[in-house]
Amino acid sequence: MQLPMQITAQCSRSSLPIALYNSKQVYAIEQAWFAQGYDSFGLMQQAAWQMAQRIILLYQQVKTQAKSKAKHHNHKVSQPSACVWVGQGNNGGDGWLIAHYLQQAGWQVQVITVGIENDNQTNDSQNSKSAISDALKAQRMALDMSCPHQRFEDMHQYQNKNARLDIALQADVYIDALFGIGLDRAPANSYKQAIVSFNSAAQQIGALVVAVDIPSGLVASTGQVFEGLAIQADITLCLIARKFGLHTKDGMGFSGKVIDIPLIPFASIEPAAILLKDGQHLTPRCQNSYKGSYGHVLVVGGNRIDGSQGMGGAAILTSSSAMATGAGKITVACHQAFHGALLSSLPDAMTIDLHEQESVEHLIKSASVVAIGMGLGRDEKAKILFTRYLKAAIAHNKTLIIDADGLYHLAALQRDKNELITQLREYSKTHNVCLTPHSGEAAKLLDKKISAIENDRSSAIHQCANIYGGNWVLKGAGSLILAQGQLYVCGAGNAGMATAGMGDILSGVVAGLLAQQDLNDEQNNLCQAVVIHALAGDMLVRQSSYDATTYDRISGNQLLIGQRGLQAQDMPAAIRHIMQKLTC
Ligand SMILES: NC(=O)C1=CN([C@@H]2O[C@H](COP(=O)(O)OP(=O)(O)OC[C@H]3O[C@@H](n4cnc5c(N)ncnc54)[C@H](OP(=O)(O)O)[C@@H]3O)[C@@H](O)[C@H]2O)[C@H](O)CC1
Ligand SMILES: [K+]
Repeated sequence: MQLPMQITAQCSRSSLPIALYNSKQVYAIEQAWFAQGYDSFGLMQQAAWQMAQRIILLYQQVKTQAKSKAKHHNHKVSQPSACVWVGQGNNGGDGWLIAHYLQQAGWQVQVITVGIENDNQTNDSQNSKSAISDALKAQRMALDMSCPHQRFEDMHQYQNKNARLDIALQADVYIDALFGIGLDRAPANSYKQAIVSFNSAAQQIGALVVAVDIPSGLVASTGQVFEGLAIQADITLCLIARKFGLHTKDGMGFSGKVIDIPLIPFASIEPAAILLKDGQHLTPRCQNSYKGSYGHVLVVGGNRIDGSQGMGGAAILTSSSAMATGAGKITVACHQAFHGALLSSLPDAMTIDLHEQESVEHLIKSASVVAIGMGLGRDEKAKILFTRYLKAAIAHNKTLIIDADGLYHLAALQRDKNELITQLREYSKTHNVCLTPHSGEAAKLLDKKISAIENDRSSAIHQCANIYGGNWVLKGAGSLILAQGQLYVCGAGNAGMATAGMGDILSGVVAGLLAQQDLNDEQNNLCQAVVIHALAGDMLVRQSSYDATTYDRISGNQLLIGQRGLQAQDMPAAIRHIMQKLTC
């Protein structure tokens, strides 16, 4: 459903970082609260009451917008209606109470239960389980007020998966209270079918979909969705603390707009991660400065393996974005075959033959930042170059960015138990080393399957840092950044950026930013680089508060760029724009 502006505005980007928590931490926050003598059912009532009030308000906003769009107003005041789907846990308990409070507020409600026995059996079998006793209390409270309900398992739709929607499921608002933070595996049995039916029914009737705490099917601690199956929410009312899983991997695709319902104060629990949504302000340049004031980036990549077309584009993209970020000087050590192409697309760059090993080593000595690996190649010759240049960068105390084929060689060195990995790990304790894999590269670095990385990205990035040292970006939806031991999630970026060359652009932004020593530590770090890159991508598809008009490079005509067809080569102009906006 298209949400009205009032709703999107109240959820819009705030520049303050937001702390993110996993399920274990949220349970610990709850337990600490109960240990102070507060009642758990009391908390559930607070949660449900606040959510019911919020749902009433949100529905009014949606309705007001729909009315203002309609040509002929229908002045008939109808009772709003909600269809609340509840599971057997405490998330379901929240759902029962929301239904109860909405009913008390004059709404027409209907509860669909999933995985819950009929009333008598529920009482008998669930009385003994203390973990769900709040849910049972909530259910009783709603049933005592004759809240209409039916079992999903008894519905015609469940028995005949292809049957059309039962008209009884018509409602203005669909509320998802099937699973909360307790989901840790693929939804089983009737839950699976219930999620499918919920989504198709809500979409068919155009209901506003509100998820309680987290869309059911999404794992709060990882952002994982099993078999692509989760509630597709318009709005998620996030209880107590913001969940990590709402912002990485599948989280953003299923959660819609996230609204916090904080409920209880807490301070002493370290968050799992920090959500970054905006860049840090950049200090304007000093008038009396020259190119040497802003660093010298050496890009080592863009090789041509015998018999292939080569990978010159990677080095060109990295150097273009390093330049757009504001590095004072760029030299590209790439295969000679690409020097012409590089100079015609980036005349500001200097070039050197990648295979002139002594000359490249000499340049490493004078550069301020070395970015290595983009299109470097994976053959034996490339491995020799990588090892030699990495050693030189370490010997000359350089800030290092390692990406793409460089990561491939690191993985191979680790497999061979090469001493260079230990050296790198030690070096990264005192120098800035940034490594920027996507899931496939992380899988190689950890010698695991890609699915194992994807199922728990937070643990994968920590493992990478443990083995290789350094600061890391695990690229993907909601990119993770691990810098100085703190985990961050990038809250900007979009699916249009899932195209070839975007990683090369990111490496260039990191290199270009870290080279600028006039900026302070808050301004030129890995997090800032990832956010600038993401904001530039958002700006191009008009998804950010940094929107700008984009023009065709050749004709100068105004362009409307969307996610589909966004290219890495569009990024440098947008990066320049973001750099300028952050400096204002
Ligand atoms: N007073 C409070 O404690 C408050 C709780 N709040 C809400 O509670 C949920 C967390 O509740 P919890 O009961 O811990 O978890 P869930 O409701 O998410 O669901 C757990 C039940 O679901 C079963 N389960 C888990 N995964 C599956 C699956 N894939 N298929 C089928 N069934 C599954 C699980 O069964 P087990 O077999 O694992 O025991 C549980 O029965 C939180 O999200 C809030 O909404 C509020 O914060 C207010 C205060
Ligand atoms: K839910």
